[in-house]
Amino acid sequence: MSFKLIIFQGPSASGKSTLQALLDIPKVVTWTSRAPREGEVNGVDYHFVTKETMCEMFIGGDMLEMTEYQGNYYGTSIVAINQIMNAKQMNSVVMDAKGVKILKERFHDTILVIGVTANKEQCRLRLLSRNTDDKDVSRRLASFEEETSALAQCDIVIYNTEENREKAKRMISYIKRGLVENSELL
Ligand SMILES: Nc1nc2c(ncn2[C@@H]2O[C@H](COP(=O)(O)OP(=O)(O)O)[C@@H](O)[C@H]2O)c(=O)[nH]1
Ligand SMILES: Nc1ncnc2c1ncn2[C@@H]1O[C@H](COP(=O)(O)OP(=O)(O)O)[C@@H](O)[C@H]1O
Repeated sequence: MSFKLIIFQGPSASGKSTLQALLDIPKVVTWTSRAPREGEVNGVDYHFVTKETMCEMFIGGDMLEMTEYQGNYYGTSIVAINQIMNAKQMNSVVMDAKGVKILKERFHDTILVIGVTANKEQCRLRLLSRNTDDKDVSRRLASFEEETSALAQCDIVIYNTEENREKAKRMISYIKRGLVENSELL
C-alpha cells in the first residue's frame, strides 16, 4: 500500500519545516491561532485565524483534531484531510505528537511519520535567531524533552543538527527516492 501522507513531528526549531520543504511534495495547510512570523504567508504556511474562529470550527465539527501548544490552537480540517486521503498525490504536513496519534489511529499505515530532532542548545539558538522573544524561547524549550520522548511513535527519526545537516538532507532524498520507487503518486 502507498503512503498518502508524510507527517513531520518534533520539537520546536528541530527543522521540521526545513526538511518538509526539502521533501518537496504538496503540503496540507493546517490552521492556527498563533500570529504569523515574519515571512509567513496566510494560506501557505498556515491558515492564520483567531482563537474564536478555531473554537467555532472545532465545535462545528470541522476539525479532525485540534491541539493547544504554548497557548495557541492548532488543528487540521476534516475537509482538507479527506481530500488528501482520497487524492492520487501524496502530501506532507507538520503536526505535534497528539495530532499524529489521532491520524495514525484513523489512517494506520497509509501515513509515514518522520520524527525530527536536534540538540537543545542548537534549537535554542535557532529560536533566538528566528526573533522569538525570550519568554517564547523558554516556553518552547520547556517541552523539548517531552517532544523528544514522543518521537518513539515515529517510523523514522532524523537527527537534524548543524553537523548532521548534509546527512539529514541525504536521508530526505533517500526517503523521497523510496517513495517514488514505490508509488506512482508523486
Ligand atoms: N496537532 C496538530 N499540531 C500542529 C498542527 N499544525 C502545527 N502543529 C504543531 O504545532 C506546534 C507549534 O507549531 P509552530 O508554532 O509552527 O512552531 P514550530 O514547531 O516552532 O515551528 C508544532 O509541534 C507543530 O508540529 C495541526 O494542525 N495539528
Ligand atoms: N541542520 C540544520 N543546521 C542548522 N540550522 C538548521 C538546520 N535545519 C534547520 N535549520 C534552521 O533552523 C531554523 C528552524 O528550522 P524550522 O525548519 O523552521 O524548524 P521547525 O519547523 O521544526 O520549527 C531555521 O532557521 C532553519 O533554517
